[in-house]
Amino acid sequence: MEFHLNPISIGLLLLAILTIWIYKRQGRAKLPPGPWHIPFIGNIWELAADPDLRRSLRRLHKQYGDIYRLYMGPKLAVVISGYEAIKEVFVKRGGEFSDRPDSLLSSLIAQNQGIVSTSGDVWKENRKFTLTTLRNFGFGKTSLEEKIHTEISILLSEITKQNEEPFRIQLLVQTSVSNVINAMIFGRHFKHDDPKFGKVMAIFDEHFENNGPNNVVVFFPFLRFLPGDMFHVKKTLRNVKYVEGFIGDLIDKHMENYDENKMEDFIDAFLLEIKNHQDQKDSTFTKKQLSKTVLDLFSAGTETTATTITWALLYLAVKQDIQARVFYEINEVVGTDRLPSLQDKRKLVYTEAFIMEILRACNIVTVSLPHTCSVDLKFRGFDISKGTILLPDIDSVLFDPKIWGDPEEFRPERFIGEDGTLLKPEEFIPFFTGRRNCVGESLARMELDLFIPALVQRFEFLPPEGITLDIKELDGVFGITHKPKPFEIRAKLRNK
Ligand code: HEM
Repeated sequence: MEFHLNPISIGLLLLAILTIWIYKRQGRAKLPPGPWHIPFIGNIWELAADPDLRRSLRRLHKQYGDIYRLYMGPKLAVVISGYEAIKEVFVKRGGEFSDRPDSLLSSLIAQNQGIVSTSGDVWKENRKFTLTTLRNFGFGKTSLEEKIHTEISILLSEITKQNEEPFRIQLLVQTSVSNVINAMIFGRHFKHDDPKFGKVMAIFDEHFENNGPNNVVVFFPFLRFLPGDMFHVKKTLRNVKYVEGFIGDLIDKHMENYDENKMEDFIDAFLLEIKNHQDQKDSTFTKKQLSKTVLDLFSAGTETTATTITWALLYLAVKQDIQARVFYEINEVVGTDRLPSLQDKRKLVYTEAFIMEILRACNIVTVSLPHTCSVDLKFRGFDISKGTILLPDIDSVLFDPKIWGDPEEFRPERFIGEDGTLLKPEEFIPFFTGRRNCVGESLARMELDLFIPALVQRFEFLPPEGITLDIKELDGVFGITHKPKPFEIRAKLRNK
């Protein structure tokens, strides 16, 4: 048989050599256990085949234990499950496991800028600056309460306009929640009917839905060159361009009106930092970094908390007994003449327990954002080579029967101790843990503690007449966040 050296045979030969090299390399390394995989295809079907990501994770965890490997296309990923393993890797050895892996979307969208997708000094410097600056503008402080109350009042009147008819509450909540972080970054509020802002909100929705850990294009970047846009990459890039244009206009306006003696928001503070570092050749404080950081805060600060509140309203509409108990407590502690405040939080034990149970049961970040290590490491006797993708399985902690007893049950009481006070189990990690934990946790908690009681105080949430809302049926959009499918509810004014 003649063997011609054409591009196809050269390609096949290289593929064979690479396969043998990979297997030999793996033969020497002690990898965690995991399912059988096809070279270059990997175990892609293990996470992508089932629309319910949790089911796949639970099956694999049961079969392979707390640490197992999966090949995401040609890339090796190690899933870390269970509280003890997560604590060991991301808290005790957080210094070694806090980088972000390279991925198609992070290189196309973030371009090694911002907070969410960066590693090393760029990430450290930017995260520290962001946390300090946002704290100065009210993060986690009661001074922010007033701004949140303003947004809540607008949301309450927008809901009242629905005249107790069935409506989709998601967009209204998203706009109001977004306006809280907008006040801190842009120093301004956007109207509910602002078309440009509405488009940004729709883009966030689409982006968070399309780009979760089970989007196969992340592992097979060449797929984006296929005709059409099956994997939404072109759409994602168009969307990012639109949002960056929106942010860019706002940054330009800040630059036009810049006054060093009047630091009013995050953009002003970042512009000052750019000025202070202008003589430093390799400074990470650049206009591009500002734009990407704002994109991270604006998108993460909108979508996550809005999704959590949307889940809460769905559960309240379905579980009327729980809603009645939450309302009873709010009525007892706050009454109806003023909005619930952070001062009330201590006394609103059942309401707080309800919010914690929403964060646990709805677990909007099923698998935390991927981490990696920048050098070869060993963990529990396994070799974790530089660049391996580490996937923290938050679901395995928030649904661990050894911790919660009956994790499948929606039961706010699990967070209330025998003495009637709120319990704060260390395994409660919806915002993750360690050095890379959520930057916005204190803001998100303030928003949940103020928005949810205010909504229940004013309205009784009900399913549309003649319709049964089924949580199991509505559960199941797994992207970057875990969302309910679109649904309608009615909001009935309590005191007319
Ligand atoms: C209920 C609401 C929220 C939940 C459940 C949540 C959850 C999370 C989780 C699980 C991570 C990944 C941590 C990791 O990489 O290991 C994260 C990261 C992050 N979150 Fe949140 N988040 C919420 C709200 C917010 C808000 C309001 C902001 C806005 C400031 C925000 C900004 C960020 C940022 C910037 C990161 C990246 C941190 C880093 O890479 O260093 N999040 N969040």
